Formats: sequence, structure tokens, C-alpha cells
Amino acid sequence: MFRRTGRAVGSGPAGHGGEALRLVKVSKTYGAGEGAENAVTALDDVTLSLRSGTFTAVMGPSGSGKSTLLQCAAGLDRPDSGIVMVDGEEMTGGTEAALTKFRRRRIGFVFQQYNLLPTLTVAQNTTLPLRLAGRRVNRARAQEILTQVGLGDRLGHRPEQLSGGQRQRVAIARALVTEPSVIFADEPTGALDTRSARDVLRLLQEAVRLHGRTVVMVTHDPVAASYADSVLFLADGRLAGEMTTPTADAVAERLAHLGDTTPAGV
Ligand SMILES: Nc1ncnc2c1ncn2[C@@H]1O[C@H](COP(=O)(O)OP(=O)(O)OP(=O)(O)O)[C@@H](O)[C@H]1O
Repeated sequence: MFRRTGRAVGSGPAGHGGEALRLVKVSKTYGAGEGAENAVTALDDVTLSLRSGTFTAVMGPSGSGKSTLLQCAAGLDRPDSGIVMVDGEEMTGGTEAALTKFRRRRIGFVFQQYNLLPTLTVAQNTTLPLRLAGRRVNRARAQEILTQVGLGDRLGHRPEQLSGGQRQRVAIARALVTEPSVIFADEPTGALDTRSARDVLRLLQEAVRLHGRTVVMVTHDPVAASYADSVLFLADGRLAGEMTTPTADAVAERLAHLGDTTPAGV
């Protein structure tokens, strides 16, 4: 089962100021069993801590380990070594079933390709995580969240009847409905036009500011990253720097020079 630390962490899922996510010396190597020449170290001893109620972007060159970091931090994949803690509870131990249960309770997801079920309506897609977790479905609350994301008049529509931006807003509503500790967003604006992307990024900001969620977003786009409170840079599977109150220009500049120097201790 998941271990609880003695340390006081957060004040529940919507608590501000506590620690929502901690990674301690997390490493992941692919292909290690097939001989050293095939092994790829995707994550190399990554240690980080994110406060509850913050919006963090993760950036880095292609192959730097962003997706692997997100997968391991979100409990979708297991690191080879190291510890992942969400709200002070260790996620890295336990059985597959326990991990799934933990994920359903504590984690929300927003993917580039929305991952909505085509046969379900907007309202049903939104409440699906509650059903999967065996939790009470509060339709009025789901409707309220859908109204907040601008889809209050689309409850009975199916995904194919929506634009890409609207589908992603359903995905955000779905991520909010379980009141998770951390929402992981993997390239959430990658398939969207500029205006829809801006709407989605503002909703992720609101998820933090209005709902008290913690958002971690992988992106290639410096403009998208500028909506976050801070940006973590990855290079070769290691943390290679952090920028607070990022601007798109400053992020692009840092990305261009990533690898020039590797600051110690980040
Ligand atoms: N299933 C896998 N098997 C083998 N190698 C993998 C696997 N998944 C990722 N890798 C390798 O691990 C490294 C990190 O990959 P990862 O997908 O995390 O990077 P990324 O920063 O998300 O890249 P991108 O920006 O291109 O999506 C890469 O060298 C990649 O080739």
C-alpha cells in the first residue's frame, strides 16, 4: 500500500502551499535488459518538488525525457528507481490495482488528442472518472464545471459534434470533476489553433487559481509555457534549469541555449 509520511503535507486536494508532487531521484532506462548498446536513460536521477496550487510547464528538446517524466510522475509508468509522492503519499510502491485506484483518486489527465469516448455525451464523458472510481456522480456539479468551461449548452452533444478546442475543454472539465491533487497535461494545445489554445491555457490557469488544483504541463510551445507560474527545463533526462514568471521570449531564448551550461543543484 501507499506510505504516508509523518510530514504534514497540504490540506487536502484543494489546499494551497503544501507539497502536491515530489520526485526523489527518479530514474528510468529503456531497453536495459537488451544489452547496454540499446539502453536509453530517459530520466536520470530527477528530484523535484511542486507546491500545491501551482502551474508548472515542462520543456526540453525532443527526447529529453518530458513524456517519461510525466508518465512516471502520474503513475502511468513505474520508474526503475526513486520515489514519487502525491500529497505526501508514496505512489511508487504497491500493486497495479492499488496504483490505478490511487491515480483515479488523486490524478487528472489532459492529453493532446483529448481521449474522449466517442459514444458518450459531453456530460457522460465528464462524469466518467467518477463512475470508474465508484464515486457518487453529482450531475449538477458536472454541469456547473461544464458551464465554467463554456459548454453548458453542449451537455448532450457527442465529441464528433464539437471542435478541437471544445473537446479539449471537455477533457479539462473531466480532469476537474474528481477534484484531483495534480492535473497532468501532455501537449494540451498541440492540436489546437491559437485562439482555442489560449482558451485552454486560461482554463488551466483557472484550474489553479479558482479550483486550487496543481497543474503540470508538458509543452513544446514557449507561448503556452508563459501561462505557467514556472518552467522546468529538461535536457538528457536531467533537470537543466527553472524559470519563474516566464515570458515566451525568455523561454525560447533559454531553450535555444539549453545544454550550453548545466547548472548544478537544480
Ligand atoms: N518505450 C520506449 N522504449 C525505448 N526508448 C524509449 C521509450 N520511450 C521513450 N524512449 C526514449 O527515451 C528518451 C526520452 O523520451 P521521451 O518520450 O520521454 O522524450 P520527450 O522529451 O517527451 O520527447 P518528445 O518531445 O519528442 O515527445 C528518448 O531517447 C526516447 O527515444
